[in-house]
Amino acid sequence: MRTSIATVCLSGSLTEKLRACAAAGFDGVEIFEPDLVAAIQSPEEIRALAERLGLSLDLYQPFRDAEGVTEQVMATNLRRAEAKFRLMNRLGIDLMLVCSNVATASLDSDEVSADQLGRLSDLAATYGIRLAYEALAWGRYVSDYRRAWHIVRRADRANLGVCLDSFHILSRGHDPAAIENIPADKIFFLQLADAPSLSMDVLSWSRHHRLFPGEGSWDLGAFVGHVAAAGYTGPLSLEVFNDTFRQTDPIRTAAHARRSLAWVADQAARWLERADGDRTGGPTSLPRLTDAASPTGVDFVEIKAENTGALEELLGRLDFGFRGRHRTKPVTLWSAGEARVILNEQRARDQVPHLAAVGFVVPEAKAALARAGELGANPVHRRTYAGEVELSAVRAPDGTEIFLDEPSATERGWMAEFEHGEPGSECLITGVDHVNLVQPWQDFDEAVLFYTSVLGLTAAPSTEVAGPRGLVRSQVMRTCDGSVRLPLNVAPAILDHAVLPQHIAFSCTDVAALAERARSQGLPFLPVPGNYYEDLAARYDLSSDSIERLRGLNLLYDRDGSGEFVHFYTGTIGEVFLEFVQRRGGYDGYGAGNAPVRLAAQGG
Ligand SMILES: O=C(O)c1ccc(O)c(O)c1
Ligand SMILES: [Mg+2]
Repeated sequence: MRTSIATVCLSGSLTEKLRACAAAGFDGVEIFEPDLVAAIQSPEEIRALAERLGLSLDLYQPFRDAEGVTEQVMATNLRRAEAKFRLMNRLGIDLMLVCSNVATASLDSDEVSADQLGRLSDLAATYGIRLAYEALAWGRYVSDYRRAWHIVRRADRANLGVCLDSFHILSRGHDPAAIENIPADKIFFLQLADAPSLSMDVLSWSRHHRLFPGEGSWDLGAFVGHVAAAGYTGPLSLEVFNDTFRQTDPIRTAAHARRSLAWVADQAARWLERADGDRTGGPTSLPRLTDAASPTGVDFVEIKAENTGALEELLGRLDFGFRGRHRTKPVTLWSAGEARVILNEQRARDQVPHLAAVGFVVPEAKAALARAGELGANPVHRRTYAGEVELSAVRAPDGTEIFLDEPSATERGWMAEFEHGEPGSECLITGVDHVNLVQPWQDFDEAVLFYTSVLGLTAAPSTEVAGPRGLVRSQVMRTCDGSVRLPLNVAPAILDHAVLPQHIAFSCTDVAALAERARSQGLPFLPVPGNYYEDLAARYDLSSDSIERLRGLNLLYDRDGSGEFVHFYTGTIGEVFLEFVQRRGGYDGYGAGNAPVRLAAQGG
């Protein structure tokens, strides 16, 4: 599989973009014309740089408003195109993308468009150039790839084919299955983009909100599967117009983009291997990733700080027991039920308490790590001493260390390294319900792809909750069975993300009893305003006794068609706080309706 990316996806100058693409391991690039026009290097210098970097220049784009025009406009179009063909010869690019006409089309006729594209192709042929005709979703007359193919077939030139772009096809809700009716040698290029489902005009959606495959709502695996089933073997290229990626480090964005192609190729291969309807299934030439089962639970969470004293006190008031101090490191282990919290003061000078790592239980750690490596995840190096269990981890986009541990059925190997702890006892806490990771705005999409591709988590529909300083976007990444739940929260761009603390939520069998016990121990709860309880009484048919009991213990309450949710929060220590939750019946949410109260109380 050849991989490619349009330079429009990245931030920086054209030479910075080319270097980033090469560093990320792309085979080639699409040159986006405005990037070339703004470059201070000559076309020959750009060509030479690409060659030195080992990048092929796969496509020059876009040529706009070519067809469906009057003869007068056509004459100027041919002249305009000829200048581009000469430029492309200097760049050494032999494929040009021709977009369906948006601005100057005045003739809604396949016959006219085919004739004009045919003449453009004949001129291109004299320069050794091929044309890939792409239906833009907002094309004046041609906005459907099936019509673009119809016109290409009618023009019947060897150097004229179609360019398929997943955005234009899926944004219009067009069925990609008909791609399989296009002969492979007529699919000249393939551009991939995912997108969130939004209701807005398609042009703005395309120009600002495209995402890399795996980050939006579309099934790009099936899309690529249809194209591969048609017999296409050309490059898989990314074309993602996105305001965030245009502003952030191109080296990092290119690496993240490359991960999305590794993931989507694997998804497409899986799709093709499954027999379905007329498709027989079977092996494909698309590269597969190592299969790795999703995590089955959270093994531990680790909080790092120069001084973990306040956290020890907090955990002690909340049913957690001290399970020992590490043999060789300034690290302690606390647990309650299946919830394990590691407090780490190692190399944490000047650091306030923050969530540093999450350990996941995976059925096969070796496979999970191999897969993470294939997806370009950065390994974490932690010093271990002789005789200690070596745990392996990769770094999530926001810097959180993700440990992948395969505990033996009886004892977690690493726990034996903690000494002089108290034995565990009966308690109200059962385990980790969810871990809420606050994302800097520029890391959010990359994080969705990371957890989707590396851990096999699924993105639930995203929601927005009102904070005192803007909307906070919340996207839960989870396993199907809910054994692992990671709500990702994105702070409004104006806030430093550190203003929004991270939190760990623990599940318990009786949250009211836990709160009562914690209160008698002097736990600092997050205060909940009286107005909240009045509103609760208005929203739900709860007895005044129930409301008073909730109020007395700073408990929050939510309910949906399938069950109830009762929870409370501790005050924040450094950049973390804790939540304790009780799910009743089939309640599967996170009390989103209560989040504004929580955010306001935290001031973030
Ligand atoms: O937004 C555009 O104009 C534009 C240009 C070229 C493309 O390939 C495309 O998909 C969109
Ligand atoms: Mg396109």
